[in-house]
Amino acid sequence: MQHVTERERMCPPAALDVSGVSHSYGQKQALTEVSFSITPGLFTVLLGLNGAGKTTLFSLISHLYNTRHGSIRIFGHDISRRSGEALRRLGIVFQARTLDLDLSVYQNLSYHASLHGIGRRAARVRIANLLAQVDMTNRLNDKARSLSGGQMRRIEIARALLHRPPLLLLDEATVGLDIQSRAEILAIIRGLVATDGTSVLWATHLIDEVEDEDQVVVLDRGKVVANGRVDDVVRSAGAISIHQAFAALAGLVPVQADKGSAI
Ligand SMILES: Nc1ncnc2c1ncn2[C@@H]1O[C@H](COP(=O)(O)OP(=O)(O)OP(=O)(O)O)[C@@H](O)[C@H]1O
Repeated sequence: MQHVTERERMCPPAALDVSGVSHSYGQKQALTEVSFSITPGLFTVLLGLNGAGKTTLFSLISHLYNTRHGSIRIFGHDISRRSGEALRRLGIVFQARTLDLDLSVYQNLSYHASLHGIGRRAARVRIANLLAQVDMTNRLNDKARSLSGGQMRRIEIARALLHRPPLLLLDEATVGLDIQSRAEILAIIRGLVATDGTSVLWATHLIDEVEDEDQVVVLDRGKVVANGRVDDVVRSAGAISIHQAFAALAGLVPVQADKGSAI
């Protein structure tokens, strides 16, 4: 059982705390002193254009890369010093597709469950529940290869939730999907926040995926240029909408809001 200190009871840790994180690839500085934190149980959008540093940040949070500069904590557990405790609380859906195409949906999920030490019977129940949650029950025995892009994403989301992580990260989860699949995936994830209290960090460059009540962290060329509730970010940028605020923060000419979609 997890020991909870008096201090933690009084002041629960952030779901994710990123503090002073920098990262470079040789001479290329990808992230510079990135700091922000995510309040448990909220939907937070990490908004940034291509190349802003979203995937690099996700690679550091998931401990794919070592954090050499700064610190990252997941529910108070430092990813470098207590990586097991930290990663147990993290589910992640990467931008690149990661299902084994030659395995069935069930095989993809049960293999991942065993990596997390979930027994076969418990895994079977959990897989059935999660497939119902992402509306994919009828594809249990189908090869991953036979699924559409949106259906593969649903399976990747189910897989990321198998070990019941309280924090879920998704990197450009709707890229390449049609408008209906995008909306459905977003609705599934927003539903997790509303019903299960899951904390979500949703990385995207698509401004129309942001809703008024969301928290937003705007990343531009490796730096956090805005962070807070949507209305606070809009106000502090001197803008009238999040479209306009993002365009100003990223140094772009805004697109017309009624044309929707990406900047
Ligand atoms: N392996 C690498 N080697 C060198 N530079 C890299 C590498 N990976 C990323 N970069 C650079 O680091 C910066 C941040 O890239 P990153 O992929 O993190 O951004 P992103 O916001 O995820 O963009 P996208 O949405 O296009 O994936 C970019 O300038 C990119 O060219």
